[in-house]
Amino acid sequence: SKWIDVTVDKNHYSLDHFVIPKHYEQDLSSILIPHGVIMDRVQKLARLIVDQNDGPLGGYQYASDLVNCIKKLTTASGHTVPISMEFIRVKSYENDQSVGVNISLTENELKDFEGKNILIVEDIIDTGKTMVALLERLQQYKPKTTKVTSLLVKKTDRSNGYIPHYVGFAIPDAFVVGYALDYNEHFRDLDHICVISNDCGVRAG
Ligand SMILES: Oc1ncnc2c1N=NC2
Ligand SMILES: [Mg+2]
Repeated sequence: SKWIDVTVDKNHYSLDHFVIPKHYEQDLSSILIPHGVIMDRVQKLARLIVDQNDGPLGGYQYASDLVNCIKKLTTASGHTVPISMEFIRVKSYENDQSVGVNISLTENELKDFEGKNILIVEDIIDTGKTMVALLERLQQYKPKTTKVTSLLVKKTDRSNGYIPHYVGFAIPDAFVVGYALDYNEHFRDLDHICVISNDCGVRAG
């Protein structure tokens, strides 16, 4: 299938089997996806993206690892893929009429998307609400193509059903941290994607 399906019972590794920063040991219950597996999957996603896009191509850990892989690859016709990156912050807001997004780009930067091939790189898709609102907003600027890749997609009934073009792993509806996924800015320096332990006071999902 198009992504690696991860379930807690099938895919969790004991914390004893990998290196975990000491200061996080009490906060984690298991490792869901070890860093090495993430990196190998990112390499495959880069290969798929390069094979399926001929033009130039934007979560910072996944984004930077993905771009580093893409830079090493050439297309079937032997060309490298020129890439310019914009790190954007997107906040979705909801009022009674619609869901909108605030994008941390100026109008001029957005106008620059016209005629371009856009690749949106996300670390995790949860409800899909923000991504759908962002895609609608970006259409106003007439990009040539808009594709989305997300390292993780959560299997949750809160989802609006949105599925990106390139997905790394489909994960259970649990709160995960690591590989730049944070909980209140913690865990950004954790390489593996882990399930947070219950006594860490996080509501699941
Ligand atoms: O599991 C998660 N972990 C970190 N950040 C987010 C998550 N789901 N939506 C945002
Ligand atoms: Mg994100």
